[in-house]
Parts: sequence; C-alpha cells; structure tokens
Amino acid sequence: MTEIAKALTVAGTDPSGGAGIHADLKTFQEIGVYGMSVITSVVSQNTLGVKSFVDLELDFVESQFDAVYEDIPPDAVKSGMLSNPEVMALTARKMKEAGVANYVLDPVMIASSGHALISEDARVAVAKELLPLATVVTPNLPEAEALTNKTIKTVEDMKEAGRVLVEEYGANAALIKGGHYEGEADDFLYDGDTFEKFSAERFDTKHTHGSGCTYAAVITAGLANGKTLYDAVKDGKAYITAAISNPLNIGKGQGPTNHWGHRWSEIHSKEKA
Ligand SMILES: Nc1ncnc2c1ncn2[C@@H]1O[C@H](COP(=O)(O)OP(=O)(O)OP(=O)(O)O)[C@@H](O)[C@H]1O
Ligand SMILES: Cc1ncc(CO)c(N)n1
Repeated sequence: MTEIAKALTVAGTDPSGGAGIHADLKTFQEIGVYGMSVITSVVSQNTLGVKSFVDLELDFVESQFDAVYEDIPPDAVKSGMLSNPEVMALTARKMKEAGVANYVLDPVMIASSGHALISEDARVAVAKELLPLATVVTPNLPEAEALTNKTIKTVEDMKEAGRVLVEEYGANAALIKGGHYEGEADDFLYDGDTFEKFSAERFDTKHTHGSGCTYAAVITAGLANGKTLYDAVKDGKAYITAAISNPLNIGKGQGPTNHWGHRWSEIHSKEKA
C-alpha cells in the first residue's frame, strides 16, 4: 500500500479561499500530500482586504494540536498567521513536544492588502521562540526588515537578512522572498553555508493574494514527501510561478493565485478535446 505523506498547517482562515489555511490545504492536495489544519484565528477577509479577526482561545488551539498529534502525526508542519506572543509560545511548545522534524515558518505579519495580522510585540516572540525550531523561515521583504530591524534595499541586504536569521536567531535556513523587490522575482535561500538563488520572471499581475502562504505550503509538502530543502524550494518556486502566471481573475481586488496553475495547460487541453 502506498504510504501517503501528511502535512499540517497552523494558521488563520480566509473565507475568500486564497490565503491562510485555505491556500495551504488546496496546495497540499495538489501535491498529493494529506492536509490537516490547526486554526489559530478566524479572519474576515477577501481580495479587497481584512475586515477583522478573532483569535481562538489558547486552550482550544492546543486541543486542536492534540487532536492531530494523538491520531495522525504529520511529516511536516507549516505555521502562518500566529497573531500574538501567546499562540507563538504555544506553537513552539507543541513543536518541541512532538519533536517535529520539518517545520516551515512563514512569519506572517501583514496581509498583501496592507492590514496587520499580528500585534507589534509578537514580532520579538517570533524571533525568540520559533526561529530556532525552523527548518526554514520564509519572510517577504517587509517581514525580513521587521525581524532583523534592518532596511532592505539591495540583493546584498536580502542576503544579510538571511545571514542574521540563521546565524543570530538560530533558524536552520532562511528563504528571503523577492516578491516585494523590483525587477525579477528572485528569492535567496541561505542554509548557514551557501546562498542559492531561485529566479522567475516578474509577471505584471495584481493576483498575488496568498502567494506567500501557497509558496510556504508547497515547500512544506515537498519536505513531507522527503525532498531535500533545496529541491523542495526549487519545486516550490516552479509551482508558485505557475500559480501567479496563470491567474484565475477572481475577485474585485487583489485576486488569489491559481493553486492548480501547474497543470493549467493540461486541464485546458482536456476541455478542448
Ligand atoms: N508578480 C510576480 N511575478 C512572479 N513571481 C512573483 C510575483 N510576486 C511575487 N512572486 C513570487 O511569489 C513568491 C511569494 O512571494 P511574496 O514576496 O509575494 O510573498 P508574500 O508577500 O509573503 O505573499 P502574500 O503576503 O501575498 O501571501 C516568491 O517566490 C516571489 O518571488
Ligand atoms: C489568514 C491569512 N494568513 C496569511 C495571509 C497573508 O497572505 C492572509 N492574508 N491571511
């Protein structure tokens, strides 16, 4: 019998389906990995922005972790929206208790629409509690700036942020994403030893809602499947590039990425046949 890899996402929701838990589960499914979720916050949002959110009680978040772990231990875990220091500390404790081997930390701070998804004091908590546990941390440029307290203007600055996150804060590796940079969409992975660049052409599109969640989720699914970090990021970059370059044109604002963009031409050639 085929052994199916399992992945868990610890994150907030998006009723409009493009980011957070929803993006993660769609992505796990696309990769053929069994997806599970622990919901931290219920968010009222869509492609136009975030209206409000409610953080679930800590005991209830913990109960969800226990429900997953006592039954179906995951091969890899991803965390996204952890809106306050308490839920970060809880997540760190549950990771340690479970001895999670593959942990992708997406340090979500601000939605693509510009709305803050975590409190100010939670930033420091990310650094202290979660970074030393991370197989890889995946900040975009504003998140990398907030975590390192440094301004990022050049590729050298991006690399320096990667160095700080690994060498000073203790992450195993850092993937600094260039979605918010100008020019090509280049991301830099630093594993404490070498820098690897993952490049893609920048597409002229506003449909990138949930791109960071989706990218981190596909990397998590790759690790759950036993890939090396390098291969998980390489395949993840191809997946997110296909998701951005085949837009669904859904929503009145910044629309979702296309979670099945990687097989879009196959779907459409079947429609024509
Ligand atoms: N217009 C674009 N064309 C091609 N690739 C892009 C574009 N925008 C972002 N990317 C890529 O998408 C991935 C996600 O990066 P990004 O920096 O946008 O994440 P993010 O800001 O955390 O996303 P979000 O907050 O919208 O979920 C990266 O690989 C980045 O290079
Ligand atoms: C729940 C959630 N997590 C992350 C993001 C960032 O894209 C978002 N918009 N919503």
